[in-house]
Amino acid sequence: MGKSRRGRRPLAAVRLLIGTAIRVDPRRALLVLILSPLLNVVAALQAVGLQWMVDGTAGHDRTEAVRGGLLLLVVTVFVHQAAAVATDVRLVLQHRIGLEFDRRLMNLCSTPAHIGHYQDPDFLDTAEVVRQRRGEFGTALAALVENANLVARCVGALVLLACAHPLLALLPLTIVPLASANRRQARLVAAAERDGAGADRRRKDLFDLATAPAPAREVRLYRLSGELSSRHREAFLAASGPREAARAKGAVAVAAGWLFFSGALIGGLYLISRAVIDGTGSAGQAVLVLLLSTRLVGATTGLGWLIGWLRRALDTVSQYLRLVDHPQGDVPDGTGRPLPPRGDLTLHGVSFTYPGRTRPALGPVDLRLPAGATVAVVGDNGAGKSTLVALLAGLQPLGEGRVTYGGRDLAEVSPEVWRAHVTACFQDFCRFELPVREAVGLGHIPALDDPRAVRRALAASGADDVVAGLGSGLDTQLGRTLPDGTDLSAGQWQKLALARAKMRPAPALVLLDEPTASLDPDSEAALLHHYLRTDGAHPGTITVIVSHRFATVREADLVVVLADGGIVETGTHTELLARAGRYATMYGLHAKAYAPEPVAEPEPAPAPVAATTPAAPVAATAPAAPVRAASGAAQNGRQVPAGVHTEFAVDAGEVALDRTHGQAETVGDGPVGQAGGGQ
Ligand SMILES: Nc1ncnc2c1ncn2[C@@H]1O[C@H](COP(=O)(O)OP(=O)(O)OP(=O)(O)O)[C@@H](O)[C@H]1O
Repeated sequence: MGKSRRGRRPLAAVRLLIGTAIRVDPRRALLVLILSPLLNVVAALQAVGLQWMVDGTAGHDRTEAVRGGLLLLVVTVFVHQAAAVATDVRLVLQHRIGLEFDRRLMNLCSTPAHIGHYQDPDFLDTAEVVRQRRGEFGTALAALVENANLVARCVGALVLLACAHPLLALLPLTIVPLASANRRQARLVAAAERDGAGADRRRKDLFDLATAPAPAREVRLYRLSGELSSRHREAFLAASGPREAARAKGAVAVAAGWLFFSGALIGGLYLISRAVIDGTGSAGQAVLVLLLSTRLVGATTGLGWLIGWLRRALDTVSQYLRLVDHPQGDVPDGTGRPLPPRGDLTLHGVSFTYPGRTRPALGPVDLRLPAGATVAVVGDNGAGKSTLVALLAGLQPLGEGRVTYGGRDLAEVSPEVWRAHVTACFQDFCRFELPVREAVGLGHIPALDDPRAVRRALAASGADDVVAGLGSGLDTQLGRTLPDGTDLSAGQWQKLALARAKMRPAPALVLLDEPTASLDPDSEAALLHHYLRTDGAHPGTITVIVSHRFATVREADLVVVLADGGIVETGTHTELLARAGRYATMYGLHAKAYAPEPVAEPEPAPAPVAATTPAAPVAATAPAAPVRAASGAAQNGRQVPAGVHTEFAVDAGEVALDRTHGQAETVGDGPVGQAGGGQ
């Protein structure tokens, strides 16, 4: 990811940082970038003022002494005041830069046409580093300025020391080995941090698991607290061990750098002392050298930290540039002919392989979803259903093949343009912690503030009962983490997600991935009624439902059966049952699970002691009938006990018929179990 940038990355980071500062606040940026280093050059004049004062005093030259005193005073006051202003200005600028990078990061993650980058571990690791360090973008400018100040201080000292003694001009240069040792150490640490990003991500996930409300129940139930703690510690050590080792590895060179600089400093002081003793130098010069040397030592003491800070800041910006460089693939620009108002959606030899995988998760598949059809997609876990949904939504780039809508190749249409015609309720839908109206209205931003549109969507998805139970109706704030927030049940959240998917008017494609997973049977039935059957307003809309619940599936116009990423069967529910293939097997197993328990024949009622009319023969010859008549529902002439999902109680019988090729003439209570048993 972005390896070509590696060589010029620090420079690119500096350019980006300065460019961003100038873009967000040009006046402040120029003030900070120019004023601060300038002040550090000017500050060196304090030493000159002191030199004049000392020489004036020693030589009984009042004018020189006063001149020196005035210079010292003016420079000191100016430098202090201007430095305070520069710091205030810089703080404001830092905030603005931080905000700007936040905005760019949000865009970078949320605006790419596809979501493939979230499956790339390299992207995820880099994004994690950037997320963790995102507060450093603003202070990166401060790091840059402080390092520039250091250079300015050294340049000022170099000029003045050269005036005192030519050889002393070399003194500031003796910092160079120390600076480069510090730089190397910071580079080693940054590399170790990058290598440990995966472990850091794991540590953060484990921390979230132990502290977030959602996993709290399982954490307690399975007594995971200790396990999570020890894994958290392991992840910490895995990340911090190499970091510490890198720091230690760089420390030897840093110590050698210090030794060299200290030796040079002592040599410099010896030179000027000898000049004073020889009478070739003045006492004022000795004071000047002493003062500048002290400053250099002060600057050098913070050198490691300053360079480390700059290095890290630039590395953070470079990581951001790696994210920017992450390949997005070729995406059409969205210009060209508009999409037809309705049409078939057709997959031609489409396949998709996740990054790092060798086998395609889907395909190659050929499939035609007719305009206006309701299509159910079924298959075992991992069969490729959600992958198909993501491809249909244009969220993943196709590996191979093409998808056409109304004959138009979607490769010529930007994913954003296509997605404007798509609406969806995903398996892992969002729980937007917002007022209900917005949590639903987000499904179609132009209607966000239109309560009528929101109410229509709620009614159309059978979710109006959720709002009816909330104190402030549409204005109810959702979210358990907010002080005035109301939490919902999983099913209620799902209903709102379904309502959100109803906001967009006249979509070309509706994608529902496990839309009823959290719903009770009544709500599921209502959803089907509202969502599928009353969709007449948009006759061209294709609705794709991924579901493991066959009561949902059987309603579809077309059923697509996926297995191991391939389509193994397509047809209507009835056709597929008749084919007695994979679908019929799955359906039969499902029906068996929902089948009513065989009803035990009741014991003949003991004859009442006082009875004069014998009732026993009726009970003995037809024991079950009265029980079912009282508690069950009649369907197709068959009796189903109350509380049993009638669809499956009946259809298990259908399967029994299909699988035995009509041999079973009657499908009463017994064959339901037999149908499953025959699979
Ligand atoms: N982000 C990913 N990276 C790598 N492989 C993935 C990723 N997501 C899914 N897969 C793999 O792709 C295959 C299809 O997954 P998919 O989620 O489409 O299945 P599914 O039919 O929707 O399953 P389920 O019924 O469990 O939701 C699986 O083998 C899965 O392991």
